[in-house]
Amino acid sequence: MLRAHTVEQVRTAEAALLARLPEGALMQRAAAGLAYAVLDLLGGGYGRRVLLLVGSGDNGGDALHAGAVLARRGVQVEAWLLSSSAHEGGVAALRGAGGRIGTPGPTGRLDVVVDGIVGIGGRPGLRPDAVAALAHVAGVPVVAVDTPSGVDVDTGEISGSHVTADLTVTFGTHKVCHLVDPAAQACGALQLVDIGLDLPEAPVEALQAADVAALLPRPAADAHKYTRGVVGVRSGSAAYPGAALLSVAGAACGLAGMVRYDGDPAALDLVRAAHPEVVGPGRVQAWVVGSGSDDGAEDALRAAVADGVPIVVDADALAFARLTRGRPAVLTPHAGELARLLGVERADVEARWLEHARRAAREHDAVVLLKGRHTVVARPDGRARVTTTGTPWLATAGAGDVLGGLVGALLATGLDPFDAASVGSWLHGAAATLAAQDGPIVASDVAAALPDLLATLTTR
Ligand SMILES: NC(=O)C1=CN([C@@H]2O[C@H](COP(=O)(O)OP(=O)(O)OC[C@H]3O[C@@H](n4cnc5c(N)ncnc54)[C@H](O)[C@@H]3O)[C@@H](O)[C@H]2O)[C@@H](O)CC1
Ligand SMILES: [K+]
Repeated sequence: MLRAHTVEQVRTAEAALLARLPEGALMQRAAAGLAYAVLDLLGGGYGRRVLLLVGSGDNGGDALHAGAVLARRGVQVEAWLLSSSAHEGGVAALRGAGGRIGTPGPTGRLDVVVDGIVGIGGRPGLRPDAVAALAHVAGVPVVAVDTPSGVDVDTGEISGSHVTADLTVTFGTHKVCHLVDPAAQACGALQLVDIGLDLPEAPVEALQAADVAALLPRPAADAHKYTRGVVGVRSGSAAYPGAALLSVAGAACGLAGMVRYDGDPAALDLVRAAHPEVVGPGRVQAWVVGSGSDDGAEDALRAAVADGVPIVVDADALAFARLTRGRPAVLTPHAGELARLLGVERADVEARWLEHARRAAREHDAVVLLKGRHTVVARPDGRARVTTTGTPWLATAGAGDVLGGLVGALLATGLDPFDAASVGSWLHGAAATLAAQDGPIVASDVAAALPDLLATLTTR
């Protein structure tokens, strides 16, 4: 599991560790990890040229101490001190190792810029001197120290100018901005350096393949189709039969023991032609409702609620999400649908994904899966998981229908709504990547890739 903690949690853990370690030891650990990450990126030390952008705090101190390590490996290191003060020990260490302090201006060839302007102590946005310095080094690969300077570390919001990194080397644990968009997009690749922090439960996590494999339901030796769980699909309509097909394609990924379709008769014929194993109405352990339901969404949701089983509330059914309040449910809006649900602008949701997903989960007393590049799954108590699998090719019509069906299948097998939503979202992104192989895909390709993906995970 990849875990992300708040600045306050990191500060508390850091204070406890600082009290036990000799002065400067923690920064030395961070700086050494940073320096080796930069050396890896450079592919060596001797003759390479690295520029450090240094702010007034310990983030700049990390950069300076790492610069000293690099200079001792033969790297030509220059530092631009962007504030009136800079970490004294770091400046002395860099000078002592043969690095130099320079003045912002045009540069010759540079291999890497190290962003040590601000880290977890920074306020969002960059000062004009930092913006001007960055303009001098445009196009050079950037390694951010702990966080790309300028982003809001605890929310992932971007409200002013900021650094866009190719690699972010962070310490002790991930921070929220590493996972949550739009800041996550400014981080580039992520590398975590263990500095020995002892941290509490993380408020934000990202499942990894091993976590998904551990959570995936597997049939018991004596399983039959009913014990494995039955998922029911109430989506599609005469006007939108394709939604029924795609929801069923997601639901029929093989995780649940059986899929029932209970919707428009015209759509049922199509569903049966494409999925002969799908059966008609009857008892289920979870419902998927709303995609392409047209004006039947409210009745379909009421009927599902009356069954008392967990429900995936998608698309047209989201307008009636109040009906599932306090029941086991996963709401699956995209940003526009979440904006309507909360009565805010879509741009507000896209500026602060985590805040809005959490608010919707709290207000609707349900798990909310907010679909985006980095999907956020939030529980009513605020705990959240971010999905980091996927490909831009997944932004295609009908992909959400497949996801709804898949999450429904996971609910039917008995996973709780938070696990079902986050595992389903992870699988959906990974299946898309598998199907796309860097080329275009359609939604049914994602569903078709699920069995192969599941096979690699269940045999781990
Ligand atoms: N907390 C930890 O566990 C550890 C922290 N370390 C480093 O220490 C950093 C935190 O250091 P600090 O608390 O000194 O804070 P920072 O270095 O992140 O920034 C605070 C300083 O920047 C100034 N500042 C704030 N916003 C600014 C802005 N937008 N533009 C320019 N200047 C701004 C403040 O006046 C303050 O002097 C971490 O990000 C990490 O790099 C590591 O050395 C090791 C361990
Ligand atoms: K930084």
